[in-house]
Amino acid sequence: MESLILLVNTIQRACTTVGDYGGGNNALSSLWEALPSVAVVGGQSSGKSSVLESIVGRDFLPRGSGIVTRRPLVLQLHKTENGTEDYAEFLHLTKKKFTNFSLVRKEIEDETDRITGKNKQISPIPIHLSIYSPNVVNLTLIDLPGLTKVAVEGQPETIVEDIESMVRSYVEKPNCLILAISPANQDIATSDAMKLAKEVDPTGDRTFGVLTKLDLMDKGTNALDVIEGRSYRLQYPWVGIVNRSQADINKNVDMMVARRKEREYFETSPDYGHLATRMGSEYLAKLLSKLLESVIRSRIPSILSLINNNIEELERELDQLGRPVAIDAGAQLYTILGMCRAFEKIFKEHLDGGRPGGARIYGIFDYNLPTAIKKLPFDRHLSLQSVKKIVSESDGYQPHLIAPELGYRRLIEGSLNHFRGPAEASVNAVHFILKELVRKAIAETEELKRFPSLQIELVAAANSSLDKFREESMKSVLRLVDMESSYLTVDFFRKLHIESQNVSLSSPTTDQYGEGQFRKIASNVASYIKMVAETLVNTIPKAVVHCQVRQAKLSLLNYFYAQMSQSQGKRLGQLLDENPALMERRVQCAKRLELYKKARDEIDAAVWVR
Ligand SMILES: Nc1nc2c(ncn2[C@@H]2O[C@H](COP(=O)(O)OP(=O)(O)OP(=O)(O)O)[C@@H](O)[C@H]2O)c(=O)[nH]1
Repeated sequence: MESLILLVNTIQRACTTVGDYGGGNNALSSLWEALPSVAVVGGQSSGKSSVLESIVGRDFLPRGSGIVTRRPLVLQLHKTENGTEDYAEFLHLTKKKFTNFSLVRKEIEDETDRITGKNKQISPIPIHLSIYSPNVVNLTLIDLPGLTKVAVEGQPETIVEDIESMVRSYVEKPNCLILAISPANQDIATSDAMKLAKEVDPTGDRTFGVLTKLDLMDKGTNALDVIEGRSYRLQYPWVGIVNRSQADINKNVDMMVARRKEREYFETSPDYGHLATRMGSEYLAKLLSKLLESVIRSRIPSILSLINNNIEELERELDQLGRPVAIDAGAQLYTILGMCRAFEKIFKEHLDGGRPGGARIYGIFDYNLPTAIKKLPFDRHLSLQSVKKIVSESDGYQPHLIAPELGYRRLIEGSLNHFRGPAEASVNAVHFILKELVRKAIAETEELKRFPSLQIELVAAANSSLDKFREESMKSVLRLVDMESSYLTVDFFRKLHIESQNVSLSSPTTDQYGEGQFRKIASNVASYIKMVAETLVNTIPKAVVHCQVRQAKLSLLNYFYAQMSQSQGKRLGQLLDENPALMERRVQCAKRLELYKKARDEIDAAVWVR
């Protein structure tokens, strides 16, 4: 019977330890919010602290003017064997047992200030206090700051609204039972606690109404209309309470005495005598304990499914976040090389067709190069006027006797120079595509996402290799063009010579130096250039692929690997410096995953035992 509340206590403490105290202030889902709890809500001087101390049977809460409770206090009560001594423990001081409860009060004040600072701010980070006593029941209550307080000197103006939103962040949760404390000597309609409860729990399914200060009601009046549910219907019965008056507190009336006085009050009351067995703080505690137990039991299945879903989610995220970076240089080098290989694999897939990219290089050879060559201004270079000019300049004072050999050479060489442009353009176009594929492959390498420095280094190393490959490729393609000038294809001219002889035999009147001859020369050179173009349009791609594409596939990172093998731990560590936010995220995920797994095991064990 008692294990489920203790179980939730354990999980709640674990949640706070990993920074999960609900409120959705964390990008990670909250287990805390799924755990049933009892939030104690009350307005100024409603008697909230007195109710809690009556339930515990100890004087332990800070008192004073203004807003005293500034952090949620998770009060976990553990019933111990009769005759055992009461003691208290704080989650933030696990090694320390408190038997002097005035020191408990002091520690609550000090721990409150430790987080909120002396400027009396509030904080959603709860204080966990466990009290072990034979005079309590197993029950967990969350004491929240009082509503509608007046800020005192030094407290920010917004503190009243801040408190309301903090309290609301607890009571609006469907798993939260609301212990609404209202003083009987005020009109229930003005109760801050009931106003808020009505807003977040309009049907009153999870609101537990408590009326304090019954003894302070005007003589001749009573609170039976409220307590018997006539003026404010709730699913659970109202409970009336008579706490210690301020005079009793000042006289340090013992809590056990106060409880006895409270019992006598109800037993002898003409108004409430018939309800005596269902009135008072002890009855309230037992009722809340049973209620909390049954709510927890009913929520176990949904809590377990939430935990299992979150475990799956967190394991998935941790997979993506990857393992923490190793410390030793060997493991770091291994990690770096693994990521480099992953990057190279993706880069090659872009080239070989697994991913888009290689087709664009083919497009340079199949379309851009031939088109650029076709657009070369050979017509202008081989115009009649240009041919005449070049041939006559080449002949000098002695006109050529048979064929203008020198003129031909100059016309051809002049034309061949035009091929340099498209050749260079092909090399640069492929270089641009390869650099783009490097960027794409880096971005697509999942493992690299964690390491911005390594990404930068890899891009720099790859681009520097591509620059070297481009230089080599540029030399090769320009050599191809220059080779065409260095040695003209003799067969072409032999064939031309034979053809021209046949023509002159058939038409002996051809004028050696007339326009017709120059046109013929222009056409011969154009045919030769066409032949060279057909050669280059095939050989340039071969040189470009050999020097740039193939090298990129085979040795893009060779220089980087050589550098890495010489690097020391410090350098390797720098490359693996993860994005700090991402490292923190991994730590948070790992802590949260451990919490959920522990919680799952605890719940399984508790449910199994039952
Ligand atoms: N006579 C009598 N006095 C009570 C009762 N409950 C609380 N008081 C007194 O009312 C005053 C406020 O009680 P607290 O328990 O401090 O109420 P609180 O809501 O915690 O008030 P804050 O200090 O504003 O948080 C104290 O002087 C108590 O002694 C009660 O049932 N009967």
